[in-house]
Amino acid sequence: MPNTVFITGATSGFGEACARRFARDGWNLIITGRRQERLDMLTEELQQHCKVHAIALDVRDQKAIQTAVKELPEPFSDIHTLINNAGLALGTEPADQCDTEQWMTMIDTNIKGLVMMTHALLPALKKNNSGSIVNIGSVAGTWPYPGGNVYGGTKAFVKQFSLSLRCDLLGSGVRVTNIEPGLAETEFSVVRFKGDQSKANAVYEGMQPLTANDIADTVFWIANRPAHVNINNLEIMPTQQAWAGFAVDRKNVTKS
Ligand SMILES: NC(=O)C1=CN([C@@H]2O[C@H](COP(=O)(O)OP(=O)(O)OC[C@H]3O[C@@H](n4cnc5c(N)ncnc54)[C@H](OP(=O)(O)O)[C@@H]3O)[C@@H](O)[C@H]2O)C=CC1
Ligand SMILES: O=CCS(=O)(=O)O
Repeated sequence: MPNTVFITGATSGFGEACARRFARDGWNLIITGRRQERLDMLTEELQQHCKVHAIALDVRDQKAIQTAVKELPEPFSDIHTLINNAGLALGTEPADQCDTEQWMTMIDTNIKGLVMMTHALLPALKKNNSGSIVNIGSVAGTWPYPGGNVYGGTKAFVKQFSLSLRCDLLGSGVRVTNIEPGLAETEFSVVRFKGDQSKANAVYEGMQPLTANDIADTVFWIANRPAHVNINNLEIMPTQQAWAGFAVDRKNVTKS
């Protein structure tokens, strides 16, 4: 009997690539996202390889999460792996110039959506004493940068939530991993810069970023570790990405 994976944000980028990767190995897929037409296309493509259950789902809608989980048809109710992938960054303005509505959207999606999805699926994941949860964090959750403010804060939450979740699930056989990708070329930057493709392209100019498949292969590897192995945290960056060192203000004399 094939395992079943529940993927949030499967209509683009990492989530879409994960759906393809797990389908290749014959897993049953539960694919979710807000864009029904994308779910339809992916279902059409992958149902030749595996069973696919697509749900148009906004992770900010807590009632929709409950309904989606409650109404999972057989064999999709027996879930082995949850990939909490749905998420976004909006803008890179300094905090005092940010649109707080965008802050709320990031918090509602990256934090509240992830925790409510996790809570809804924990009973299913615990049933087999061998489930696994892979949370998609970010290097932004560890390493600060100008304009990272709330986005980085949401991913720092994902990291700490993942670690404490491990403590809660000790003895249940359910494993938890937080992965922290660096620059990866998906729709992420187009979303961040509100459709400005040239600004998005500039993020990856002159370097080789990670691809969605790099992350999907990593997630697949994590989900297929033996039951006695837990990958707690995994940071993965392009070889051409590193840290810039400390910024120092040498213009303004601080009055002590
Ligand atoms: N690309 C990168 O450089 C990095 C990305 N990440 C993280 O990886 C994850 C995936 O991003 P990535 O694949 O790059 O970006 P994409 O923008 O390509 O994909 C984001 C996915 O999230 C879904 N999503 C967004 N908001 C919601 C919502 N409210 N409800 C349900 N689904 C939602 C989108 O689906 P839809 O719009 O159809 O709802 C889409 O499928 C995110 O959590 C992101 O923060 C982490 C580190 C680096
Ligand atoms: O999470 C995405 C990577 S970055 O834009 O924060 O560096």
